[in-house]
Amino acid sequence: EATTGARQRAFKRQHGCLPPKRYVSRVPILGLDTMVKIFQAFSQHRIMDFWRGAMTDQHAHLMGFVILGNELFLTDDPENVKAMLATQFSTWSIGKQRMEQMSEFLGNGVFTTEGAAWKHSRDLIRPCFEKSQVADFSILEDHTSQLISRIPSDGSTIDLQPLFQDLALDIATEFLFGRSTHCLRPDHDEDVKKFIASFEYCQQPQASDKPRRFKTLKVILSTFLPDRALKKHIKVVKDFADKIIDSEITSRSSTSQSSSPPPSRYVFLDELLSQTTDRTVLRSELLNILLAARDTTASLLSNVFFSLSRHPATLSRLRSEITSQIGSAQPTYQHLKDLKYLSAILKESQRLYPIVPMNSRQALQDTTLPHGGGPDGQSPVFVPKGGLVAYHPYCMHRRPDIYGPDADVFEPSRWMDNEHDSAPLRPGWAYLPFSGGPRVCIGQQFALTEASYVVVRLLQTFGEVESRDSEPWREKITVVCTGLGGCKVGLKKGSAV
Ligand code: HEM
Repeated sequence: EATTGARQRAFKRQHGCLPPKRYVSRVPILGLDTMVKIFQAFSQHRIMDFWRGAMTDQHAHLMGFVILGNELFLTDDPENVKAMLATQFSTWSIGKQRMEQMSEFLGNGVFTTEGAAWKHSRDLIRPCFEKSQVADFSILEDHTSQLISRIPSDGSTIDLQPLFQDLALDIATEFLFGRSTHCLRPDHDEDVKKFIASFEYCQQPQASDKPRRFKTLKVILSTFLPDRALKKHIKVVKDFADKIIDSEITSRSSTSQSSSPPPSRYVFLDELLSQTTDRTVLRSELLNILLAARDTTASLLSNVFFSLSRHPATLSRLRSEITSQIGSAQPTYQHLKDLKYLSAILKESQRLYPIVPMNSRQALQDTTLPHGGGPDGQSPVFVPKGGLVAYHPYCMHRRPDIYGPDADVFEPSRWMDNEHDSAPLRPGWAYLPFSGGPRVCIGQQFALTEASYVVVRLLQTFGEVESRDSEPWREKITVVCTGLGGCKVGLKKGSAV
């Protein structure tokens, strides 16, 4: 019988694979110096540019990194990403590490499973995202007006980022569970506060934006040492979700006894309850979606206002679009669809600041990626079973050969027909804010509708949006990526619209 090595050599020959370019470590095989550089870049909030620099330095769109004897791959080649996410979907796992780490606090749900279990979850939640549900604007209106009441209108400085997080949580919980956390209300529950703190902790225990001594060392240690506080926080998260579920089960049974008509609005939890009353299943699906829904949409809004406050011409063109198409009316679904420039702004924000800037997949069997092998990078590359491939929307979205020499510049008009020098942008797999293939973000429409609605309402209310922060945008990576400095602005009431 052939040895693993002989089998792999034959496989490589058969598929015409050539070796990829490799990151050069001063300590080959172990790659300890590379590890330190990675941890340093991470704790200094510049890991994205570290990866990007590593690839551009070698003119590579796929690279091998050898760390502790294992080879990891890094790619910003759209064809490779398409292979993993779509054309060879069943060959790639979301990775043992993600499933283990995330399911510890989220349980098994759509985000943390694969294969048949994932398909079951995905089928279960799909109806929730149908267009008719997304277009229920009363929820958006209620919570957005609550948000507006929390923003000072005299131009004093406010960081919108935490408010957007509260908003996204309030909207997501109402949409998914039929009741809101109402954390934008000044008198909201202590339980809600505790839940939020614990939910945040569980997502990335080592993340902190406070300057700390020995930060790199602490990040390294926290990767290897057990975290006792984590257990406590997981319990807070689970108890909070169970409480909502239990009270929904109780109110459901009392509703059916009193034979009142079922609520007309689709509530995710109600729908789930008609299929299972297993608390663990209910809680897991609930938390999986909550994780996917909250910080993502909040980061998008925060990044959009960050950019709008620094690009007065963009802001003013957006205001004109809103004035001419909606005026001061409450936006409808059709209105939002017609706001082409707003849509270009949301796209451009996600191009430069993708909320999931890097992700990874793990090979379930010996396989290949189409590009990255050989000196010109045009040959396939061999990836052994268990091989980990990180793919980087952040780097793809800033490739000058795809987006032009101004790839680093915020320029929404590049997404408008007939406005940019080159042909209209159709980047395909080179633009991936919501991922692609069977696991494409199921909440994409929901997120874009919510974000558009909030932008319009805020600009209809506030005539002035001024940046109060001169720092450049820097990454803060938890499960998602958001701006480290938040979104500090001064807003003034008045109809500039
Ligand atoms: C701007 C906002 C959002 C962005 C950028 C975003 C991005 C993404 C990305 C990149 C993935 C793929 C992750 C992977 O495969 O590893 C994903 C998956 C997912 N998203 Fe979103 N998302 C956003 C908002 C939402 C919202 C609002 C919801 C729900 C209300 C949602 C629900 C989900 C779910 C359930 C998955 C898992 C899908 C699956 O694995 O089958 N997302 N999202």
